[in-house]
Amino acid sequence: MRSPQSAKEPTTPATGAATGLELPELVEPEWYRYDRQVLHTGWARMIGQLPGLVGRALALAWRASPGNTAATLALNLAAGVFTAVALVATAGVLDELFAAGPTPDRVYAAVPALVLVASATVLRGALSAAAGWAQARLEPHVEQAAETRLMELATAVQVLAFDDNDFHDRLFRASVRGASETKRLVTFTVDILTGAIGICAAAGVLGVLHPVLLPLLVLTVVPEGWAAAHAARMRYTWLMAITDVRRRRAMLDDLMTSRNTCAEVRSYTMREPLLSEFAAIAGHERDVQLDLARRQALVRLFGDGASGAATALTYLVLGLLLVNGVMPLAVAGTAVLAIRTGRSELAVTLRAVNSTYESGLYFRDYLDFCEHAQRWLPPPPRRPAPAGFDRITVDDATFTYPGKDRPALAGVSLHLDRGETIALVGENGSGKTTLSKLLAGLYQPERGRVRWDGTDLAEVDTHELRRRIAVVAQDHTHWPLSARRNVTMSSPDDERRLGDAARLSGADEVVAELAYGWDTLLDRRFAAGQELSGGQWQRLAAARGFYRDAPLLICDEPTAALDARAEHRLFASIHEHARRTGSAVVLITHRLASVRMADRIYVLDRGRVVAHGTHEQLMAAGGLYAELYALQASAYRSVPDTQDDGLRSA
Ligand SMILES: Nc1ncnc2c1ncn2[C@@H]1O[C@H](COP(=O)(O)OP(=O)(O)OP(=O)(O)O)[C@@H](O)[C@H]1O
Repeated sequence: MRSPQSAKEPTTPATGAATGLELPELVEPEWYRYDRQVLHTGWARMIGQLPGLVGRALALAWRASPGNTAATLALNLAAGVFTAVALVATAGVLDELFAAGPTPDRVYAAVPALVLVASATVLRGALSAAAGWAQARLEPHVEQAAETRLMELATAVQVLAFDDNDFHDRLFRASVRGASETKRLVTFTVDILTGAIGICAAAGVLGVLHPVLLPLLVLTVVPEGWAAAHAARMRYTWLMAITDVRRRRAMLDDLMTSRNTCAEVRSYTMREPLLSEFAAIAGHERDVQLDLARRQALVRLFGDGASGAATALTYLVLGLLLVNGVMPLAVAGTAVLAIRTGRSELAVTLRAVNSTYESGLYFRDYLDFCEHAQRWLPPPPRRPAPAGFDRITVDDATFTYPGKDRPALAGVSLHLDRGETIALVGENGSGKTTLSKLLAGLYQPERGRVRWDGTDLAEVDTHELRRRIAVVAQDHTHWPLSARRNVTMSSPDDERRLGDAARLSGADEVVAELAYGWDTLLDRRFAAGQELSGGQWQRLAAARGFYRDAPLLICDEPTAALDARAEHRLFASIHEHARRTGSAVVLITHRLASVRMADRIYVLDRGRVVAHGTHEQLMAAGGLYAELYALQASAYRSVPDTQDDGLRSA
């Protein structure tokens, strides 16, 4: 188990000894990197990076909500000014109270200054409350702006970006904490600014009262600030050490409470070992927390002691100044107030600096992702997408996935005419799905071209193009939407088309069984939601393809989960759909009996088209296709042969 090292931090308990559930070392999560960085970064470096971070956070806040940003800053500034006014007025009150003369006269003389103190205090309170309100209004704006930007980019980048590990990693980091940290960063930034205004107010007042008081303020706050920061860092280290234990516990939680595992937990009597393991880990976490509480108490004791000693020293110096007549009593009284104000503002500021630095690391991830994602955006289109085609041509296309040495497709050429059905066949990993994604405009070949008549798809508006292509994907999505929306998707509702698509795909039988028909929500997380079987989902996915009514329909393994009757019906429907609508169909399947009807069959092997022709031509040629077909056919023939033998012997 890895965790940020400190000599006394707790380790993960030796798990699995009694239960046999030996959980190996966990993969180090991304955020550990930053947590460790925070722990080992000195104050000087943190403060050095502050201006840049504060500037970027304020720029983001300004873009998200200029009104609330301006209000937050202005109201905090005004509250700081009234803090200074109250302090100066207090000096006036004390001045009058400690002046010579009868007590009633001195009190009367102090009244105007007292009124000023009271007014400044009320105003400062009101302004602080208003500033808090403006800040509370600003935070959701910032959070929304950051998250919306992230989603906009994640949905706009090319599909290929999701095959790139580096992009994935950046997106993960930005979405897990990056976007949410922006709100916290803005809050901490405002805390720093507010604290700085408070410190300036206290320091200004002290400077005016007596020049020796400024160093006294520093003397008072430095030990306390150091102690506060040290205590916070200790807490942080210990929380990090517990994090690993918590992750293990969360894994066990999930195993014991998830719907996916509930059957096997019972079938394989895993309850006892899981509970024992849970008890061991939870017990360790409890002990660590108790130890943390004890150490925190010690640190606080030390912090409070250091603060008390520093304050005592300050008062001693103040006393000496008084005794020696260097400072009048009234000034000393005000100085005590100003020192207290300055000290609490400084403690807040130090904590905010620490938190700003930490949030800033995640915020930088967010900014990095936003910048990096720009490289994955599709290039601006040079022409509109064609409405249809007479012929689709793939010319010598080569395509390599990011990070791969070998191309998934190498020099592939084919053509497909309007109203035709072609089939792509080949063994696992031969490149069929990749080729279908090139045809769907989801990937661009790195060499070669895909054209609709004379138009190169690399130049067209891909968003527009995709409206003209229907894809029944191998790994189709189970959308947490109604059955209707699972078929119509982003197209407008059309009952006639929905009925046709459902009939062709067999989805009509699925919907007939649903409690609310087409309006049934297909996700058990909703109160009235229902779940479908794999084959039922596949029928809906096929209906989705038919409903789109596009000139090109791509079906990638559309029957893998279907029963024999539904499979037969779907293949017949695909041909009927092509005949009726004039759409071109690209069919990918391992069920070779179903591709006999195709106008042309392309056989792929390791990213190359090794043969093409009709079923009869390919069988006559005797290559890979004939071999695979014969293998499948023999599997079907063996049963009747045996039965025949049995009948014969009887
Ligand atoms: N997202 C990806 N990133 C990297 N390599 C990939 C990715 N998807 C597929 N590949 C690789 O590209 C090659 C072609 O894969 P593809 O999915 O196109 O094959 P296929 O013929 O559709 O296979 P199957 O019949 O198993 O569905 C394989 O070597 C595969 O490992």
